[in-house]
Formats: sequence, C-alpha cells, structure tokens
Amino acid sequence: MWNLARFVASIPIGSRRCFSTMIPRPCIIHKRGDAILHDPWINKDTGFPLTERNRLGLRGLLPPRVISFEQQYVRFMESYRSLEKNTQKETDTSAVALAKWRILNRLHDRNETLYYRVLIDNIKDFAPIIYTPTVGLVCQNYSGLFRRPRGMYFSAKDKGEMMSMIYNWPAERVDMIVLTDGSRILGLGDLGVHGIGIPIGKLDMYVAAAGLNPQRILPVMLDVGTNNLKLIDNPLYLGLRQPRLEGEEYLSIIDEFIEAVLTRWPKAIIQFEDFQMKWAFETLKRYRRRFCMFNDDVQGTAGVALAGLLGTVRAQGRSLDHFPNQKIVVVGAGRLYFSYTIFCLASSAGLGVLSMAVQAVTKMTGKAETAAQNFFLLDKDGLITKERKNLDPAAVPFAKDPGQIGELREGDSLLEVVRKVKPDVLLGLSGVGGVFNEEVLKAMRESGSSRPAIFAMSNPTMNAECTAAEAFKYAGENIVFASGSPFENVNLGKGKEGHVNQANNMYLFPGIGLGALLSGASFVTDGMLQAAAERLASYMTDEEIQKGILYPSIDCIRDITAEVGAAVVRAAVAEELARGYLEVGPKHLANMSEVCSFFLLFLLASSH
Ligand SMILES: NC(=O)c1ccc[n+]([C@@H]2O[C@H](COP(=O)([O-])OP(=O)(O)OC[C@H]3O[C@@H](n4cnc5c(N)ncnc54)[C@H](O)[C@@H]3O)[C@@H](O)[C@H]2O)c1
Ligand SMILES: O=C(O)C[C@H](O)C(=O)O
Ligand SMILES: [Mg+2]
Repeated sequence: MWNLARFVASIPIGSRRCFSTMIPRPCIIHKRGDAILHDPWINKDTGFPLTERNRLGLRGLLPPRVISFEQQYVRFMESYRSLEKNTQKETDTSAVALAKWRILNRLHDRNETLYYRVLIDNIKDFAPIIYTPTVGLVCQNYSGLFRRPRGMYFSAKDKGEMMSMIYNWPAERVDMIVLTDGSRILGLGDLGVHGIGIPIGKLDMYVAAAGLNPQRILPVMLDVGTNNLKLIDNPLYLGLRQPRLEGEEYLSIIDEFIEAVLTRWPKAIIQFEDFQMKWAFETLKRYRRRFCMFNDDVQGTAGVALAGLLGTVRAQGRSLDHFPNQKIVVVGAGRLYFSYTIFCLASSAGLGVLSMAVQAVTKMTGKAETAAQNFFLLDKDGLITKERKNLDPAAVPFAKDPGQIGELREGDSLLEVVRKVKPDVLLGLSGVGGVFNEEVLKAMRESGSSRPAIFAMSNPTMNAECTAAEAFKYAGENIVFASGSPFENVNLGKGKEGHVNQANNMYLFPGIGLGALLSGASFVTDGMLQAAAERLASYMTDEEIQKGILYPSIDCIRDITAEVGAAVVRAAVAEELARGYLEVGPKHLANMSEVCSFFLLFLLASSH
C-alpha cells in the first residue's frame, strides 16, 4: 500500500528540505537593515536579491554579489568537509568534535534556514555533532563555548516572576518544549545550567526528524542550583552558585514554570529530559495525568530498548512468542521495565525498560505474576534480591529470591550473575564506562542463546558499558550489538562485518512528540507509548534482522518518525483522547485513511 511516510523517505536526500521552509508562508517583517542581518530566523546572508536589499534597507550592508541559497549550501558543506579532511589525523578527537560543533553552531546563529537544511540533508554526519555524543562535550565546556543564548532559563531566583517571564519569549506559538534541570546529563552527572545543550540538541532532532517548525520549539533550563562543586567553584559558571533545591521547594519551582507555560501555550507538549532518577519518576507521576508530557529517558528509552529486545528474538530465528523465555540482565537500577531472560543493570532508564518489557510479557502470556521472572536487575551494589535493604518499591517486582537459578545471592557481581544466569541479553544503562569488561563479555559466550545480545546503552561514548570492538572480540562474532552512542561497524576479517546498532531514544521521542501534538491528546498514555514501540519493533525486515540490524539507519529518521507519529495518533484516536490539531478535529482524525493521516502529519507540522 502506498504510504506517505515511505514516499517522503524516497525523495532523494539532496532535494529534501525542512518542511517548515518548504511551504511558503506569508511573513511580515518589521525589522530593517542591520537588524535583519543579525536575526538568524530571517537572515539570508548574501542571498538577499537586490529588490529585497532595496526594500529592507540592506543596500550597501552586504557585498554586491548575490549568492543563492544553493551556492551558500555548497560553500558551507565545502568548508565543513575541508575541516573534516584537515583534522583526519588529529589525535585529540574532542577538539575536532568541538570544532565541528562550533562551525555548525555559528551557522545556526547566523542563518537558521540554511542550518536546518544542511542538518536535515546530512543528518547521519551531523547528528553525532549536534546530538550525542558531542553534545555531552559541549555541556561540559559550555561556559567557554557560550556566545549567544538559545532557549529560556528559569532559575530559583525567578520564583514569583515566571508568569510574566514566559511572555519574554518572542514566538507567538510554541508546540514543543524540552525541559531539563541539568541534574543528570547523559552519563556525565550534574552539569547544572550547562545542561541546556541537551534540550537544544533534542529539539534540533525534532526539526530534523519530525519537521517541526524551528520557531515553535523551546529549549528550557530550570536552574535550581547544582551539587557539582567544581561548577560552583568555577568563576565562569553560568548558573546559580548554590546547592540544588530539594523537596517541596524544588517542586514548587517546576509547578510555577508549568503553570506559566500552559497559561501562554496550553497545547504545548513538554518533554522532560535528563532529570536525576528521583525527580524523573516523581515529576512523571505528578504531571502525566495533568497535561501532555512524557519523560524521554524513562518512557522513550523503554520503547527503543523493547524494540531492540524483540528484534533480538527475531535475530535468533524465533517467533516473538519466545520473548517471555528470554533471560535479560539489566545493569543500572533506577526504575524498571521487563521482558525475557535478559540481564539488565537498571537505572531510571533501566527501570523504564524493564517495566515496559513486563507489560509486553504480560500482554503475551496473560500472566502478570510471573512476567518478571526472567529479568535480573543490578545496581551499583550488585544483584538486587529480596534481601536488599531499603529496596526501592519500583524494583520489588525484579528482586530475586536468593538461591534461585545457579544459587544467586544478594549483591552478586555482574560477572557472577552472567555466569549463573547465562542470559540471552545483557543490557547496560548504568552510565559507567567499561562495566562490561573482558571477563563479563567472555562469560556471555556461555549464554544459553544462539545469538546473545549486548546493549551498551549508556552515553556518551566514554560511558558506554563496552565498545563495539570489545563486544565482538570477547563475546563472539555471532552477537547482536547495540550502543547508545554511535560506533563504526566492526571489521571481523574475511570480508565479514559486525553491525553496530544505535539504540538511542532518538528513534522514538520525535515521533512520540509529533503524534502527541497532532492528535491534540490531553495526555501521553501507555497505549500511545506502546504503539510507538511496536511500530519501531516491526519496522525492520526479517532480512535486515538476520544481519543483526535491529534499528533503521539514521538516514531514515524522518521515515521512522512519521510512522511512529502516525501510530501514536491512531492510538490516541482509539483511546478517544484525540482532540485534533488546528482545523483538523477529532472526527477528521478518526475518519482519516492511513495515507491521509501521514499526509496531514507532515503538512500540519510544517505549514502553520
Ligand atoms: N541510549 C539511550 O537512549 C539512553 C536513554 C536514557 C539514558 N541513557 C544512558 O543511561 C545512563 C543512565 O541513565 P539513567 O537516567 O538511568 O541514570 P540513573 O542515574 O538514574 O541510573 C544509573 C543507575 O546505574 C546504577 N549504577 C551505577 N554504577 C553501577 C555499576 N557499577 N553497576 C551497576 N549499576 C550501576 C546506579 O545504581 C543507578 O541506579 C546514562 O549514561 C544515560 O546517558 C541512554
Ligand atoms: O541523549 C541521548 O543521547 C539519549 C538519552 O536521552 C540519554 O540521556 O542518554
Ligand atoms: Mg536523556
């Protein structure tokens, strides 16, 4: 069946544009002269034709020759490629990555239309720069890199002022907000106000993947202090130099911000990002039934991991009803989500993954009581059992009875657990680089699975539980491998290659946000999230899965985002939550054919 999402993906990359710039819109400009050249949203650089130069008071302010948009595009890409070539042999890879980020950021600050065009057309090359992993480096060095502000900053000192501050934002409408408090930036810990780089990077992905209008996105930093003493002692630190607010004081700041945002833009979707575990769960519980929000690290990550876990079953040549038998170990215990015998170190993200996996098993078997039996959870103190003191209630369903399988004991190390459990899947969301060490990976060779899976999902690259090369070297060439940050495929010799998947929530959050926005749903429900995960899981063909390819290439991010967005809209309609978007009401959404819904998804996201 013809479908618009695939049609869009089939347009040659070079001729694709940001949808928001593709459809001409009336644009009344009140600025003149120099002010236009310093406004990246309307600036065309040397691209202003003579008629516009005369009309807008630009004559004489630019070199005489008019350089077209296409020529500017080529010129930018040439300078980017020459930077790439000249730094190929440079050993300081961080310096190179930051130089690439700077050149892109400078373009953004000068000419947004050209920036988003090059980003969309070259997303595979540029995602690792504007997003993970380089964005982590940017946050770590933010005080030195800061030139121009992007997004909004609300601090603890702004208490009582937020309702008026929100009107300082120049855009009349905002559709999508990504909000952080900077308390857990990737696996880098508390970076305070410098964590603003994360909402900026996530929203650039929204524009690139979901075609959102860049003028209707808003990155937000809620600065409630920092517990990072190095930052507090740094005279160039850009945030409040005080310890983080806690308890009711903390929540009252978030409440006030939310009230201000929803007063001005009642239909904006708010994505919570990189909150430390306790606040990630607390805010999710507090707000998810009050307005349209989701926590990307808990809910987006869970769906991406579940899609990978289901793909792993297919890669073993089995049907999906084998999923409940898989042993899964999760490393990094925040909150949980569950499925087969997979070994997971759980975390906020890890608990999210196991919870969603449990839902999937329950749906398949109809037995909620035993759904978590093949899931094993570790935190920094080792295996979590029922003997664990101060056990987090969220981890209770995953706590094992000591003595189970191979004499498991409370606090068993990861190596002991892998040896005793022989898991099908080892999944890391611990934020600790290298915990899947040589011994642990070698122990995975004894896994009960014909095709063991290693998911080293922590970010950025140096925090990955292992590298791709280590996984294929020590755990064997027949594994499936996925990491949160990108790695090159691994050369296995004799013409063979180990495929590296990027198991990153970027494959879901843009589609979840787009679907939530266009459906006009009041909340993001479990059903909508599940529909998103199921669409991602079913996206890959059997042939691709057999090659160990569990996720689409990032080149296809627009296609998968449209598919996920449409699945979310359909789920919202099925749950009778869809209120529609602009002139498309709930009845229209419900009556739309699949083709029509894809078409509208794109047009609506771009044309208003
Ligand atoms: N790939 C993705 O899409 C994705 C999504 C979300 C989070 N992440 C990454 O996951 C990591 C964790 O994020 P989070 O929000 O869950 O953080 P978190 O701080 O909530 O959780 C980390 C957990 O790891 C546990 N831990 C620490 N050291 C450990 C060790 N040596 N062994 C076992 N467990 C250990 C801690 O007990 C904690 O529960 C980060 O690096 C983040 O970048 C990746
Ligand atoms: O930001 C990413 O790359 C994924 C995820 O949201 C994370 O926190 O690591
Ligand atoms: Mg995150």
